[in-house]
Amino acid sequence: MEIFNILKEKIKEKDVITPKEMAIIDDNAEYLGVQKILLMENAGKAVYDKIKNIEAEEYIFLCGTGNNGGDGFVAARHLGRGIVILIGKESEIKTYEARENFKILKNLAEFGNIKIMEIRGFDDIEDIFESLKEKKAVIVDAMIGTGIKGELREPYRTIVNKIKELKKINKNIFVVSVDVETGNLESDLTITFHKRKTINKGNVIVEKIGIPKEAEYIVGWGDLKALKKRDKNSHKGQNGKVLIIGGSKDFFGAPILAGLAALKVVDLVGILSVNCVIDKLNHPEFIMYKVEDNYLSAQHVDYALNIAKKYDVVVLGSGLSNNNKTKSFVNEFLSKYDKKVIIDADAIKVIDYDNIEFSESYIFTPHKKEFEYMKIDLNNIEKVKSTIVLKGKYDIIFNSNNLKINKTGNAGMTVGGSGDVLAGLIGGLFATNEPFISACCGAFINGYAGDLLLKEKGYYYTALDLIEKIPNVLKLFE
Ligand SMILES: NC(=O)C1=CN([C@@H]2O[C@H](COP(=O)(O)OP(=O)(O)OC[C@H]3O[C@@H](n4cnc5c(N)ncnc54)[C@H](O)[C@@H]3O)[C@@H](O)[C@H]2O)[C@@H](O)CC1
Ligand SMILES: [K+]
Repeated sequence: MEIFNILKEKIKEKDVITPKEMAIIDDNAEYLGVQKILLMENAGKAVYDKIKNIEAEEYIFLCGTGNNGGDGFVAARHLGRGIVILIGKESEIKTYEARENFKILKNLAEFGNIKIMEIRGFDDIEDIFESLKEKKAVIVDAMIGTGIKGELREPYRTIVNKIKELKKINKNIFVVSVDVETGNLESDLTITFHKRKTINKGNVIVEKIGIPKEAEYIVGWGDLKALKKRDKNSHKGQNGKVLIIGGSKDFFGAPILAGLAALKVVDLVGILSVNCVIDKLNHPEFIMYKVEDNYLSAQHVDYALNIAKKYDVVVLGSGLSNNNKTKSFVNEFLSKYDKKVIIDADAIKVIDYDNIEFSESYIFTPHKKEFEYMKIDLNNIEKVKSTIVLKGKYDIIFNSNNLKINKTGNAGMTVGGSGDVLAGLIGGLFATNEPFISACCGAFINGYAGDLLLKEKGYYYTALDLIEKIPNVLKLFE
């Protein structure tokens, strides 16, 4: 924790975050035990606290089927009056929290102060908009929040345009957006939660809703959910290609473990290694590339570069050995290769750190001892664009702009090969994702696999067991 605390001082906290970052924080607050329904209550109450002071003849809550809509339901309940318009059907409400809050509204609606409508399109509310032309009204935009994906679809697009038209005709319409403005709606006020979002514009206030600061730092299932999803129509190779470069006369199992781990998340894995490794390999899943030597060395760099260009990511280091030959291989390879690389194990030890640039395309996976080789000056962290996974009881994942801590894993993970599994797994994720999230998720999944095994087998599990558990973890948080 000491390094984590130092880094916390050095790495600037973000004041404004992307919707995607916020969605991760929300989910990780839940991972820490803060229930979403509680956050929704606080969010809806924060909206109510602002609208209750706006005098109006009518309050309209336009609610989507996600949690943004849920915030709208809560705000309407606190206000105790108004028309709640669900864009869609009750059965289409996506989450438990929003559904529960909708049910409460239905119970209240029987008393007559709150009116509920489920609509298909703008036609269903045309007469309401007609009547609003003459009224002093508040429109609460709880249509879409941080869950927005792509261009705004119908009927949202039409509804947003109609609100804009209405505002032009009637200056007594006050639009309050919940969390973010839906589409290109120009709201009079946006009440955003926890932190300002990059897509917020206009008059924005930030309200705290009980998300602890720690949710910004912990790696949790929020990170996993934010990984790129496999496209169901994708072709072979589109879900990533990883090349493992490692192995030597001394260690032949390491690159295989890395390769097997990567194979759980990508389409293709190649292994480039020396003859004593490749000749022993009996894995039909791998594409193999052999050099006739005991160790990789500078003379193999051109061959490696030629192969690496067919892949998305190189995982460099597993079982490589630490000697002058591998040193020349690693340094020359890195000086000539500018795509994504996971740098692990012996590769970390042999790098000439006086001549390396910590570029964004590298992810280093050192344990404490290997980290010392890297000679990183924590006071000069802004130069470190590479992502570093400092493995330990708690893994610390950081680069110049980001910092997180992962707490999954247990003492059983000291078993030989678990580091190779992690490097391969991160390599696999990195093929189709950004470096920081790949590193965070790799550490989380690997540790979580270990935690599942601890329950099943105690500490008596192996690196191969870890690999077999990777799909279970991924499936759990799909
Ligand atoms: N996740 C949490 O822990 C919390 C979330 N909160 C609220 O929940 C929001 C995020 O909720 P969700 O993740 O459920 O997502 P949203 O409610 O923001 O949006 C998801 C809905 O919008 C639809 N949608 C997405 N993109 C669309 C497009 N381009 N055109 C048309 N429809 C589109 C989806 O089909 C889905 O029904 C936040 O902005 C915030 O308001 C709050 O309740 C506080 C707690
Ligand atoms: K909104």
